[in-house]
Amino acid sequence: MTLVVGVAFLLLTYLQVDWDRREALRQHIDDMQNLSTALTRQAESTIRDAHTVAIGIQRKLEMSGYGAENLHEVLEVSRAQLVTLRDVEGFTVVDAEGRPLLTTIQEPSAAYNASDRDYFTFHHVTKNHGLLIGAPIQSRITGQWVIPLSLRLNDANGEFAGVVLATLYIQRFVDFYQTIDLGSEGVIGLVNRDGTNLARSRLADQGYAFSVSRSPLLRIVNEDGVMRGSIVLKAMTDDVRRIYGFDTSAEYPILVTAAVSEEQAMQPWRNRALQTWALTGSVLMIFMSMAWMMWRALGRQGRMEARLQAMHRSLTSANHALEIMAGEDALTGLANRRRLDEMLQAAFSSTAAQGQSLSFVLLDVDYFKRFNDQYGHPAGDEALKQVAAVLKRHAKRSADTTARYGGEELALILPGAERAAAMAVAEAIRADVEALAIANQGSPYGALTLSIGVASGIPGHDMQAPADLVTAADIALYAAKGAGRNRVACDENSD
Ligand SMILES: Nc1nc2c(ncn2[C@@H]2O[C@H](COP(=O)(O)OP(=O)(O)OP(=O)(O)O)[C@@H](O)[C@H]2O)c(=O)[nH]1
Repeated sequence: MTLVVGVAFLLLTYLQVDWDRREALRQHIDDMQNLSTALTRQAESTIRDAHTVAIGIQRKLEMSGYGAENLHEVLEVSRAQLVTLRDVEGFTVVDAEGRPLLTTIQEPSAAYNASDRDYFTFHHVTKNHGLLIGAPIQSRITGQWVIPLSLRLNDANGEFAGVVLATLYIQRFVDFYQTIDLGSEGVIGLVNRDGTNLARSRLADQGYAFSVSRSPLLRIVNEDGVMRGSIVLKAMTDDVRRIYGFDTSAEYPILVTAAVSEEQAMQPWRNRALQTWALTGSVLMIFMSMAWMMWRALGRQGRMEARLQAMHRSLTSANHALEIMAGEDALTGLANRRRLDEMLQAAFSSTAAQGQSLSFVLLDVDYFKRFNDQYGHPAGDEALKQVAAVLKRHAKRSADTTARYGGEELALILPGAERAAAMAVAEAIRADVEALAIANQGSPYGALTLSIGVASGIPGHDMQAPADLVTAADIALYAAKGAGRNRVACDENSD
């Protein structure tokens, strides 16, 4: 039982701790997903602002040509728009050879050439007119790390005429991401869907330019088409296991991931779990030690009871042995059955020798069971003692013996008494007991009464053994009972 309670308690604690862990994890997942959604919208908005201006430049140049006046006009308009675009480093236009046509940043050196840049090569070979978000580069004009956003420029024949380039400060993203507290191992990343890292709140060992294209996170985005979600995994960049939330842009091929270290995020839960287990452990220990103490106490009590019972048994048998040795019945003080048999044998022999009559009187309390049932056994004992006292009073001669024959049956040996005398004694005893008026509701007489059987005869003549006399008295007693109780019957008229 104790074990079952203990195991149930442990199981409940485990379920509670596990539920708490899942709740804590779910909360972190929700937080990371919401954060990544907000940051994706922010990145989208920054890119859109720069994209809008770059499209304006592209259209204007393609429509109005690459003349000096037009270039000047485009430069002025771009500069004016740049004032409100705080995250944009600037706008630059290069020709089909990669030489600068205009830039809002500052006058580039004469050697400036962008023809070796990836975005330049891309637009050169690809007719795609859309926006290209390139891998981070270090600006050749300012030395700043930037994200290049580029558009192809066509000439009037649709041939490659150069590139419009908008550059975004990576540091601005980094600064913004670092204002969000995700713990010392937390990380926010702006990533191109091809795996190119664009901006990260923590600088990875590989610097700015690295790819996470093999990340399981990108796999579920690009292969399974999950646009927003969460994942718990070990980062490829620093081997830290994190809870990631991510959201992709519907407008641009980018996504933002927000992540907290699982170890740090789950620390409060771990502390709670530790406390819960400690509490459970203490309660269990108290419970177990109480159960053990109770078990010991019960064992002690059980052993004590067994010892008492054994003592009681040996005392009872010792008393019984003493009683037999004393030849006296402990309750009534009359001779016991053993002594009765001896005395009867002795009386039988002596009266036989003298040719005298021997009478045996057997007395039985009427409805004694009902008496016990109604008044209780101790009252029954008391009543038996009173009946025995009456019996003793009527054993007037020294040879007369009074005895307890067994249970509620008493006996009287009257050596030398003939039937009539014995009957008279028996009747006197019956009358005296009735006169005691010991109430017995269970009897039709309303009082405790006796039925008495008397047997008489000359031993060796009328009977051969004491047992014959006892049997005759018993039969007479049976007749008295049958005749209605509270009466005396003798062996002569009993059959
Ligand atoms: N209190 C007490 N009762 C005893 C003692 N010895 C025997 N008895 C009870 O005496 C009753 C005898 O019941 P029965 O043999 O049915 O006889 P009865 O109820 O007297 O009915 P009849 O003899 O037919 O009138 C039993 O309930 C015994 O328990 C004793 O020493 N003390």
